[in-house]
Amino acid sequence: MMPTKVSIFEVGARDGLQNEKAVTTADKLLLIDKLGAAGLTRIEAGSFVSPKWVPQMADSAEIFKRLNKRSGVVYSALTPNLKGLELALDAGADEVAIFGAASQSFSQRNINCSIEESIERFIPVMERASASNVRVRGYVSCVLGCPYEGDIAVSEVARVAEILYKMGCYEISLGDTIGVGTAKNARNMVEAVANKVPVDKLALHFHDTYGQALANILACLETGVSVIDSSVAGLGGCPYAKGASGNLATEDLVYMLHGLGIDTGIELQQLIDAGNSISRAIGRASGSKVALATTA
Ligand SMILES: CC(C)(COP(=O)([O-])OP(=O)([O-])OC[C@H]1O[C@@H](n2cnc3c(N)ncnc32)[C@H](O)[C@@H]1OP(=O)([O-])[O-])[C@@H](O)C(=O)NCCC(=O)NCCSC(=O)C[C@@](C)(O)CC(=O)[O-]
Repeated sequence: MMPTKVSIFEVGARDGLQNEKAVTTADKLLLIDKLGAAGLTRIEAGSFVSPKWVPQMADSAEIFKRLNKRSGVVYSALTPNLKGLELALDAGADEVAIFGAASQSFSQRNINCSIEESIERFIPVMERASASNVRVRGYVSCVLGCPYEGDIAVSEVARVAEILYKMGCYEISLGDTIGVGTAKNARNMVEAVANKVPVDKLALHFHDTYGQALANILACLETGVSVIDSSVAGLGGCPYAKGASGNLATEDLVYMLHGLGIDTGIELQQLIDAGNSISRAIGRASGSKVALATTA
């Protein structure tokens, strides 16, 4: 049954901007503020990863220290290891996320270790976050395909998702990192994972590289999932997945959900303004069809 309410987890300022060169800290802060003003209550604002690996996120501490914290909004950060977690806590992140993968090759290229080694690294992150009363989200990348290995077994996706959930992640976000999934296999994958992790603890994180993300989300909403990650203006991609385009644009997601009578708490026009403003700042057309249509 379709949910009546969907919680949108906005990843544009992190997943989106990690792939954009030369975005100023001021532009990032303005974007994050506009997203909060548009009604987003879950905003991923940066990541505490090696600046040698992802220089675009090197100003994350400054972002967290300077952002205009709105009441009722949770500002979160990616933290691949204990060092990242400590930096995130120090900068005042409300919530953090560990990120693993269902593909060994992607894990190696993205975080420089195997899936098993990543789980070992996550244990002290979970312990330290729990001691600080900070919630941890878990990502699984490559749930519908890997840029290096091709097809990924759904059993492997379910296995990694279950490990992260049992470690204490409050929610598991299932990433179609390269956007290759189609509606039927996306739904099958979510159903397989839901046998191991309660469906109300799952989120969808679908990149739109092949233009399938909205269709895939619609198919998966029928399984009962009610948390969706998206990126304003369709910003982004993953630096370790060549050719991956951005996540589904939040504007397009909100338009579809409102059309279905599903509540998001988001004011669409303000969201479009936020997306158009960052698109202007990075000198590109918005990746949202809804923004392009309404701004034409
Ligand atoms: C994970 C590491 C750090 C391992 O990298 P490593 O080289 O194996 O780590 P290390 O522990 O050997 O440390 C090497 C150097 O990095 C530093 N370092 C170590 N950790 C940190 C840290 N947390 N923050 C800042 N600096 C750090 C550390 O201090 C040291 O500095 P040096 O002594 O050489 O000057 C590295 O591989 C990395 O940063 N990878 C980047 C991963 C990334 O950000 N990928 C993009 C995000 S994931 C994604 O987009 C997918 C997702 C989530 O959206 C879902 C989907 O769509 O699928």
